[in-house]
Amino acid sequence: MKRIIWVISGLNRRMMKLLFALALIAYIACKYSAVDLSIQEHGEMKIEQRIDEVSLLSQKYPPVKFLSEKDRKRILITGGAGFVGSHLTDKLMMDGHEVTVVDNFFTGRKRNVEHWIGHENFELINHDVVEPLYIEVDQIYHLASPASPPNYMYNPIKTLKTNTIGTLNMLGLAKRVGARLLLASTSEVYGDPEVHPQNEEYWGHVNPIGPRACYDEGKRVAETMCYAYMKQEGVEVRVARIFNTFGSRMHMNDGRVVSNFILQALQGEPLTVRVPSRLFILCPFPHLLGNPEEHTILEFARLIKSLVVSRSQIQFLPEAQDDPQRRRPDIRKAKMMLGWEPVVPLEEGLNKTIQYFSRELEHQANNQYIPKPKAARMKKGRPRHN
Ligand SMILES: O=c1ccn([C@@H]2O[C@H](COP(=O)(O)OP(=O)(O)O[C@H]3OC[C@@H](O)[C@H](O)[C@H]3O)[C@@H](O)[C@H]2O)c(=O)[nH]1
Repeated sequence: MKRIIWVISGLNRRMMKLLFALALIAYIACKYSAVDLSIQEHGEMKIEQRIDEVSLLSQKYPPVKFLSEKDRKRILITGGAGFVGSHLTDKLMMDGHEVTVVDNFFTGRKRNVEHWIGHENFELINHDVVEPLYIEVDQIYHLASPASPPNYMYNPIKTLKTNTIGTLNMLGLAKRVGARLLLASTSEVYGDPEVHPQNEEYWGHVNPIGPRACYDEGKRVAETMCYAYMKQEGVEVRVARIFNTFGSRMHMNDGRVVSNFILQALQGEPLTVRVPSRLFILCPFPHLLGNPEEHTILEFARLIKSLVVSRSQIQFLPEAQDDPQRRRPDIRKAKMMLGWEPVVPLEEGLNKTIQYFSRELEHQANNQYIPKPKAARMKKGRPRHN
């Protein structure tokens, strides 16, 4: 009997152990399936949340016109995240086109086009035009290149490559897909002009080995390439020579005269005046584009100082090498053939730019964003021309 009791209690002990083990397994299984479930639920919630966010965001896009399939163009803007390029992006997006922005973000910034990110007509590609690009488009606006003297002189070889190889790549693309290409050229193709004002027929006066040559000659070759592709390959091209430009989305450290003066005036630093004359325009487009109103740099410094109501002093600096003495576009042809002329009065343009820079400084003070141009990669203390 004792033996039987022992066997039963032995069995019971084993059974107990077995039951305990099963209970433990069941508990763990339950727990994990609960965890799985909560991960799944959480995931679903996240997706829903994201859809909500996206639909919320989509209400925030600037209004876009509806274009029929026939009228809607697929447009590539190289340098589309830059100061001029991002305004062009806005215009073409709002007109209802499909816009692909290509930028290597050397001087361009994502934040200039961030209000379009996620829109079905918009695409942003981090790409350097020095490398070939294979996409299907109807039109190309080729703006990619650093444009301010300190930026393009920072890495002259890279500036040359961008304007020569980059332009060749874009013309090759235009030829392959049958797209029309507009080149954003510059008043700098005139160098230090001997003709004043400058018109489309003037060939310029450029020092081919001076510090500005990488940009001036780079753009001159780019123009030559455009017309060679037009004559030899039948590519439809347009060239716009843009004069000194300013406006919102210009980089605070751009280094051009207007951004320098506004920043200096806002920060109470001396306004650094270097040469006697020059003129300006706010956000332009085709042909010889600039404001035919001419002002000396000193007049400009005084005007900005008064608009900012700044106590900054004016400081005279020695002239920079090969700095063009005078520039003024003769816009008669642009007006006649394109109906184009500047529409934003100088003071209004300056006031808008001052407001933009004031906001940028506030952002900087709040540490929300520290604006600095992204430097090219350095190799032994020197910029690399990758
Ligand atoms: O702090 C400064 C900066 C510039 N300047 C002077 O202001 C004049 C304008 O110089 P910017 O640096 O603004 O630029 P530039 O006019 O030489 O070239 C610009 O205009 C034509 C565009 O197509 C080019 O992309 C752009 O480089 C120059 O004479 C320059 O010496 C100053 O007096 N003080």
